[in-house]
Amino acid sequence: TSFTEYISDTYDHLKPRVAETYESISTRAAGTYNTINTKLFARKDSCPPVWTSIAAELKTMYWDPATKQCNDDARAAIREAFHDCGAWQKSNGLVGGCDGSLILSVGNDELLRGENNADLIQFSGNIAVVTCPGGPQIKTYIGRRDSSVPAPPGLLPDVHAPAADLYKLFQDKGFDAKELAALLGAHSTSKTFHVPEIPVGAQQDTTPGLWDVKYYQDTLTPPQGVFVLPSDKALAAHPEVGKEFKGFVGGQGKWTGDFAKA
Ligand code: HEM
Repeated sequence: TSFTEYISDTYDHLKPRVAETYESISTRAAGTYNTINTKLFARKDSCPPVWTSIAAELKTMYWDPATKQCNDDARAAIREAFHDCGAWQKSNGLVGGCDGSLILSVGNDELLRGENNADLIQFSGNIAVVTCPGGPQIKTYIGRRDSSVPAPPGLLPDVHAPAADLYKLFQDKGFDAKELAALLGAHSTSKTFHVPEIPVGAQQDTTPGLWDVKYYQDTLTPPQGVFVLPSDKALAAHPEVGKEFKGFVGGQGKWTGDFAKA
């Protein structure tokens, strides 16, 4: 993955308000460092730690104290973060991506669920992941500019598409087979409400409130009460993606690391 792809969602409009962004970019972006550096400035000490308070509030929202697991709002936030970014492909260049356009896309194939800021959508997804027991910490880059137009349709994955088409769709977004297999593991926390052949509210692994690798084994051999998405079934059997998919069975540490990287 090139540097441009790596931060494709922020590159065009780096308005970093957070010193962390500066540090990460300066260490990772050897080639492009000089050009970008001129646009950056460190966060002032006088800035209030807004993201820390937002994180605390979100963690409360995503946590179910009764079960000590993450809840439906957490699942929704994880999916939203994917959908806001997911309507992007390499050929779109430095336009679109994680730009908050999710909230503009009524009637489009992104979802409308109520948040209102590109950074907040990504931050919420990452907080939801770490709130689910077992979930890794994922660094959130800050400084996206909200889009004023919806993302183009047709760039999010169709649950009934053949595996080869889904793999191509993700390759066009810059992901390889291992990264796609790692990302699919988010279905460890998922429930299904809108897939006609699956009962409403059905789960995709035995532990939808935990961020664990049960999903991989449960997709390959579904136990009673687990309903596999047709796309997951197809990708698990795809020669390249399936090989990586099987590689995550029983590998909690490997998966969480690879998910966070992807
Ligand atoms: C081939 C790619 C993918 C397809 C076809 C797909 C499809 C779906 C479908 C059909 C649902 C159920 C929605 C419903 O009926 O309400 C779902 C749920 C979900 N997906 Fe995916 N997905 C894909 C990749 C991803 C990725 C990459 C992520 C995140 C990194 C993700 C996160 C989630 C989450 C968290 C849910 C649960 C949402 C909830 O319970 O409210 N999915 N996905």
